Amino acid sequence: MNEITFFQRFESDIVAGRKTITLRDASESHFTPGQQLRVGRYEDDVYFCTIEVVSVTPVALDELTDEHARQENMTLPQLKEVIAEIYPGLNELYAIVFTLVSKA
Ligand SMILES: CC(=O)Nc1cc[nH]c(=O)n1
Repeated sequence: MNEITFFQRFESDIVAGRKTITLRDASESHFTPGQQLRVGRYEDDVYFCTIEVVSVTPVALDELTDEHARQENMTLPQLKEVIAEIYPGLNELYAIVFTLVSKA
């Protein structure tokens, strides 16, 4: 069973190591550093890799920086647009930094 999902459009960046962070709402803030997570695609829940959580840090939408965007393999305006689409109206986010452990 997968423990976290990502939209399919992010899969190639994650398995290539270009995306090393995910911004989530409070419902996914319970992960802990060192925890290894099976990762599936949101659309079909097909497993595609395992990641290890490095850190989970609260961050407000208006505190996001170019460094967060770099870790998402996006520009800061792109990142803010993506987050506003996924979590409309939400300001309180959690930055989950991760490393790639293995691919499917
Ligand atoms: C499925 C899902 O919520 N995926 C997300 C959400 C925020 N960031 C991200 O990389 N992926």
